[in-house]
Amino acid sequence: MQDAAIRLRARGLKFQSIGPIDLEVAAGRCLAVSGPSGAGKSLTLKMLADLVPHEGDCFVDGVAAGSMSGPGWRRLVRYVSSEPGWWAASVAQHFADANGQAENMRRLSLDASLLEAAPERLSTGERQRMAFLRAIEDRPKVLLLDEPTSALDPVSVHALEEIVREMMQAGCAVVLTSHDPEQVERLAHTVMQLESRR
Ligand SMILES: Nc1ncnc2c1ncn2[C@@H]1O[C@H](COP(=O)(O)OP(=O)(O)OP(=O)(O)O)[C@@H](O)[C@H]1O
Repeated sequence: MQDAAIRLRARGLKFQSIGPIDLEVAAGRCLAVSGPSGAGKSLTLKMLADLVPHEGDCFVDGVAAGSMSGPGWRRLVRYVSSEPGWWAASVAQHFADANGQAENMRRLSLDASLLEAAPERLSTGERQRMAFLRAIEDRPKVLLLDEPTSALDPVSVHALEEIVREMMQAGCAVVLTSHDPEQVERLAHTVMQLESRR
């Protein structure tokens, strides 16, 4: 692999007893982080997004996380939690362009009326899909997907995976955690195995 194709690079990531972790993900590729419950999969993604204090360095297209603000980094490297947080009164207020979500909402079987609803009124699966759309709205260079379909039915799982594939075709690098080995098989080009910490 040519160095130039590497979109995300991490060196020596370490949080308490997790790590050190080195990884590289090329543009358009997906790395799955696998391992038993508690092995540190979510924490690995949170280190990459600079959401927890950690040792080590991360780079996007060769530019270090340390050279920009945390929010600036997270605009490029977007963490999508399986339990997303919401802060505004309506779902629509979490988007820069709520009307622009119509097509993807249709693809994910989401009724347009959900935009005007309060986030807490949505089902768990509706919130998960809306949080995914929120994360991809401004086209991050790296998507960190933490159990992205844990609350979804098979039709929505496949629709969301299709959008992830399109993001990759457009050059996005993806890091995925999933307890579904078939999803890892479908989406990931490489797998990094974390060992049990017990
Ligand atoms: N902010 C934190 N500070 C200290 N320890 C933490 C923190 N977040 C998680 N942990 C601990 O680190 C370990 C790994 O947590 P993590 O959420 O990364 O696991 P995981 O591999 O994603 O597990 P699961 O598959 O159950 O989601 C767990 O033992 C957890 O309790």
